[in-house]
Amino acid sequence: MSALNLSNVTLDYPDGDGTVTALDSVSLSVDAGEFVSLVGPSGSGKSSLLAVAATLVTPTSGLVVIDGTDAHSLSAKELTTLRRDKVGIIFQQPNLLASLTAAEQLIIGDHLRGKSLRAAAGRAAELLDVVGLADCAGKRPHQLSGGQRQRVNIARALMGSPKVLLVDEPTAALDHERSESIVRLLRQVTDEFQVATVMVTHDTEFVPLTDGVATMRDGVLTAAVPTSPLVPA
Ligand SMILES: Nc1ncnc2c1ncn2[C@@H]1O[C@H](COP(=O)(O)OP(=O)(O)OP(=O)(O)O)[C@@H](O)[C@H]1O
Repeated sequence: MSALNLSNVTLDYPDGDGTVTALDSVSLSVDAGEFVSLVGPSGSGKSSLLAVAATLVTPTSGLVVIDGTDAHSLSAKELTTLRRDKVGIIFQQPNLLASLTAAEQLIIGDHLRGKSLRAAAGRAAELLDVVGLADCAGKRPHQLSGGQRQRVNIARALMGSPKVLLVDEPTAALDHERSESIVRLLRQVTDEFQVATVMVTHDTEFVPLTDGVATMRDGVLTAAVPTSPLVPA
């Protein structure tokens, strides 16, 4: 069973008197531990696909199934719970809170989810270690580099142990070296935590670090084709 399954998803937005079709019968299936790149020109529908997969936007038609649950069958409250428990979202800009330390950025969400502070702090320490920031737990965003902030962002998205990780242009604000290390980190966490990861990217250079590349054009998705084998680190 795929962790993420989009089947014949169409998304129309109102546009003046008519509609614009952002997604046109899109089907995509991503397994646990699979890392798929999503490429395509500006305006082709990549962000729309992520928004639908994140259950933030309801498609006009088609099925969105996350870890075996059909999102359409759920009430708004159940959908919020599904999103919270199963989906991690990583945006281009980390959107960290200026006054909080790296550890606190992670802890606050889990604590709001009802976890004890102690359990959340333990998990945060574990994840900061995984992303290579064990020494930075007490630092605030302005004391971290752009790459380190993106690492905090990734660790934060993993706090709820999601099944699906949706990543929108994670390297857009980073130089080449940091970009590569971020994509390698996404590869590592995809393998280690067996999440199904979809990454929108303009950096086709790093696509070989992922398992497959799907291309979006005018709302139409071509099926993910396998990439060449991984380049060793
Ligand atoms: N909220 C909205 N209302 C109306 N039209 C929208 C909305 N969001 C996106 N669109 C339209 O849907 C189409 C797909 O947009 P989308 O943002 O998904 O593309 P994209 O590939 O992510 O682009 P980019 O790479 O520039 O972020 C475009 O024609 C866009 O103008």
